[in-house]
Amino acid sequence: MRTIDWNEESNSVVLVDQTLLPQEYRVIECKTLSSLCEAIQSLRIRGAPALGAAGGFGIALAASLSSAKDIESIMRDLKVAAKALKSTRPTAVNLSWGVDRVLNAVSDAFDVQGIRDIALQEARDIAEEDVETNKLIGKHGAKLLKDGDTVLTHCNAGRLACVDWGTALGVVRSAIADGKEIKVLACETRPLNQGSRITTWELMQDKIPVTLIADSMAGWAMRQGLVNSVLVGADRITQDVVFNKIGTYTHSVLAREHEIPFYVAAPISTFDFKGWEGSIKIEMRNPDELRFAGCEQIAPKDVPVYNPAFDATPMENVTALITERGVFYPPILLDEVLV
Ligand SMILES: CSC[C@H]1O[C@H](OP(=O)(O)O)[C@H](O)[C@@H]1O
Repeated sequence: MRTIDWNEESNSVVLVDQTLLPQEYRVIECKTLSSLCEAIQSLRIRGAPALGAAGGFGIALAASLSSAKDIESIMRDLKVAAKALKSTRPTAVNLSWGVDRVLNAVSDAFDVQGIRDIALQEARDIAEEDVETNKLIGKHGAKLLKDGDTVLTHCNAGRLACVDWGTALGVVRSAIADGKEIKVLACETRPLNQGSRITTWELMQDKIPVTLIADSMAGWAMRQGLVNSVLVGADRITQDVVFNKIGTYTHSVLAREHEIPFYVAAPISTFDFKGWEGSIKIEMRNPDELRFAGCEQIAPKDVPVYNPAFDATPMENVTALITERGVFYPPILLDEVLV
């Protein structure tokens, strides 16, 4: 089962509910746009490339559900759906990229059914391409890892952050497929613990050696010589910074201090050629994500909380950007990546 897909029988979006991992692996169906938007906002589906596919399938779902009888009416419905999908999570560029790619694809349709068919096909193409893209990212990135390396990861940039294979963990998978022994030091990634809940689960499923550490242990692990490189995903890459899960910037500063390579693995669809650090909204999430661990209260209910979901790592802290088009060494001109 891929992380997200289309169910032909029920004309719905099916996805792995990642909020239940590692205790339960459950596939849920989103038959309405509101249920898909809730799934995105609650991180049942999460990860930049997976959000790109969710954006595309969201437009296909809206087209399938629309009762419009003419092109003007269904396009109005799709624009409302696009706004709702984009408003769920602002930082990862892939979500709006997936929505806009399907909206653009349907603009040439001749009738309502044509719009429905093209929307679904384009959404499926996004999903298929993501898997191929990740395999290419893996192929290029694997060359940067040496046999016996230990890679420190943050959050989850594996197959559950994508349609399949993964970006950062895709590089690990590809290096292992090339015959290299690679170990992973997975940071738990407070407050939602994508690392301890999802990355460790995903790697243990594949029998890839993984050790869990608290985020605060990363620096000491580097100083102890336990880390050969840091390898993370990305939610948006601009000319000057890499937006990724909160805590990534800290790892980049520590890696620089310890002269450890800091690699970012991401598809070209994560590049934002118009943005820069100050122009992108950082998603601020519910303060209770820090006051509670699951149902257990771990802080005073009324303690003020600062809970940004992402940070921005300056390009000067990045050793290399690993994409499906090859490895790029900053400083780069973003249009180098496009050619
Ligand atoms: C392969 S990109 C994954 C990227 O997305 C994660 O954020 P979230 O779990 O909030 O969707 C995190 O930033 C990962 O690096």
